[in-house]
Amino acid sequence: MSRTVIRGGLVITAADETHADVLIEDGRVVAVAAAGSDYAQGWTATETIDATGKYVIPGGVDAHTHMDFPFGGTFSSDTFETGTRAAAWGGTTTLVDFAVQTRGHALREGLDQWHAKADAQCAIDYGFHMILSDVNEHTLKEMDLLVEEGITSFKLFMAYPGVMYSDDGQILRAMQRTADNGALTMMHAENGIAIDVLVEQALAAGRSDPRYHGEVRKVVLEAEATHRAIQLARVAGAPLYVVHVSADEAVAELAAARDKDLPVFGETCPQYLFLSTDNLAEPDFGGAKYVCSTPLRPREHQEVLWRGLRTNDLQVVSTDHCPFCFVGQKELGRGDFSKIPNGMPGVEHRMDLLHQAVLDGHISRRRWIELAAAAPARMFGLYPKKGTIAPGSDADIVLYDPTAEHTLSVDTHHMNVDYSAYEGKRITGQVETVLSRGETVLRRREFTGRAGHGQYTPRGVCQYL
Ligand SMILES: NC(=O)NCCC(=O)O
Ligand SMILES: [Zn+2]
Ligand SMILES: [Zn+2]
Repeated sequence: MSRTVIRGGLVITAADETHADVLIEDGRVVAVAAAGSDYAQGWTATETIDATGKYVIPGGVDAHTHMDFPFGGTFSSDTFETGTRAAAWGGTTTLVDFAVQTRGHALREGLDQWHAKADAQCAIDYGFHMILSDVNEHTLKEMDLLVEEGITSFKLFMAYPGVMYSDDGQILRAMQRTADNGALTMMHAENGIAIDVLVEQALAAGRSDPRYHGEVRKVVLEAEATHRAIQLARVAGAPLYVVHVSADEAVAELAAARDKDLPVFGETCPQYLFLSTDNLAEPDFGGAKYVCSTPLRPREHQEVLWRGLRTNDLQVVSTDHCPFCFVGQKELGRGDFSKIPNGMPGVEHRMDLLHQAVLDGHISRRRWIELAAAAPARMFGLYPKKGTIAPGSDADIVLYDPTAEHTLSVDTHHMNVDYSAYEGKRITGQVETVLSRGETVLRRREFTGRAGHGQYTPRGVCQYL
């Protein structure tokens, strides 16, 4: 039997902050007790980790990643091996990635492909959502089977006509199915039909630079789609989780729905909190690095997103990690912004950026842990196995140094992508040591993990319902 004790740190969960010692046996937390108490002093262990001066926090749960994801004729540049390793470096110990149904093919086929991509490759634990690209009678039946296998959330797209887009009828049918099988609908809420008209008009007028990606994907088209998704979910009697919320008016739609006690939830991502249309306007095609959908918005939206995170109108911060190298991938859209693969890297930086937000006064320390670990675990049926430090939980634990200073850069990150979206950003606070089910995968900033340690983790249903 392996026994590890973490002594002397400040244990922070979404509910509590206490100076406590943590006892781990065979990969699970078995006890948390006041630091230095007689009880904790009596613990014997094969390994003792000194956490004096450190935060002891649950490993992050990133509920929105795209490893090896097909988009615009290419694939996102992190594999499950490189992406989960980078996640571990950044203090994330669980991720939920999106398996993709290809049009004309079964969900099962897409899910099998994703298992094959991830199997024996991951440094940390992982689960899957399923992207529905083709809602039909067969797909709807398959959804029930997937729920039984722990795929309890399905993403639908109101954007990307002809690729992953679903029309309102398909969306309603899929939502009705989730009302019966207990799954959660995740929505990419943008009016893709209207956006495609604006794309065509922009290109015809010679507006081809990356910044036009942001201009055609208008705030009102995100807000309209968010509103429509909420109404369709009401008709279906189903819960709804809106992914990558970027716009103030979309937050207002979510807030209005929640004020009516509707089971509607929202996620935002660090790129919308820290970056803006200024980045999309960077010269020499540099804006392409920041092309993602929903798009980056003018700076004023950031304060509304932060407020939403404080008031719980937004519940989760995920990364939507979907990296494409600048050279050879983002460059596919030189001369036509609509051909720039959509997505940005970030899986490594979420915990740090949110800790910086604590220091900058946007959120509290406990809210940091809630947004990055506890809430995504609850939202996607993983709590309390993941997302907290409590007896019975997996020992997915991060020792975080709140005073270490560092600079985010392509030269030091571990993601497989040739630029950093946060190049030069100074951060106070850094992940020092990471345990995944009790195994040390990062020890004092040296990677000690291995591909294949991470296990597929079937999920239960949303725990907010
Ligand atoms: N977000 C993004 O631009 N790319 C990934 C696919 C998606 O989440 O819509
Ligand atoms: Zn999306
Ligand atoms: Zn995404």
